[in-house]
Amino acid sequence: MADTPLIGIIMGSTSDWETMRHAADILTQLGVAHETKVVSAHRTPKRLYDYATSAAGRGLQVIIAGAGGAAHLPGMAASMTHLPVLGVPVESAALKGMDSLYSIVQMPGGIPVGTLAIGKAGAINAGLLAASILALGDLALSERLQAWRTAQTDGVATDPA
Ligand SMILES: Nc1c(C(=O)O)ncn1[C@@H]1O[C@H](COP(=O)(O)O)[C@@H](O)[C@H]1O
Repeated sequence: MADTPLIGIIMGSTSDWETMRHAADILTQLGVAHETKVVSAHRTPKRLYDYATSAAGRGLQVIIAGAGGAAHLPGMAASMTHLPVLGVPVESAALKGMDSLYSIVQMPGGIPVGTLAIGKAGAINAGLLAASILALGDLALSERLQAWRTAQTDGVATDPA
């Protein structure tokens, strides 16, 4: 996307992309400039430090962070930026994402991470929530978001089959 990114989507591994692409898809649908990066608190700590400490200065307004297993990425990102951080627990093979969820949601008071549902639904909702945060100060985006929600409502069938 050519515009300066307003939302950063980071994830612990390329293996998380299958989940996190749904956040990116939503933002693309809503016309919100965003970037996607692989950043790991465990495997690339300096990359995370550089990313989180430079995020606000680069113009990002919200960070979406997805990780699985011992998912320290969202919390560590939140510890190094005042931007809102939305955490997506990626579904792990061993524990079905319960490990990811507990790792992300139980932050100590003072460093919030807005934690979404495990997996695809969480990624979709992270994208929508990030857009709605931006829409507080962007009327055109607010109207696109409301249109998206109306279209979703209109697309719900009345009959099950
Ligand atoms: N939870 C984290 C962090 C982190 O929190 O920094 N870095 C990688 N990971 C996670 O490890 C899982 C397996 O990664 P691989 O598939 O690369 O082995 C991924 O879900 C990733 O988010």
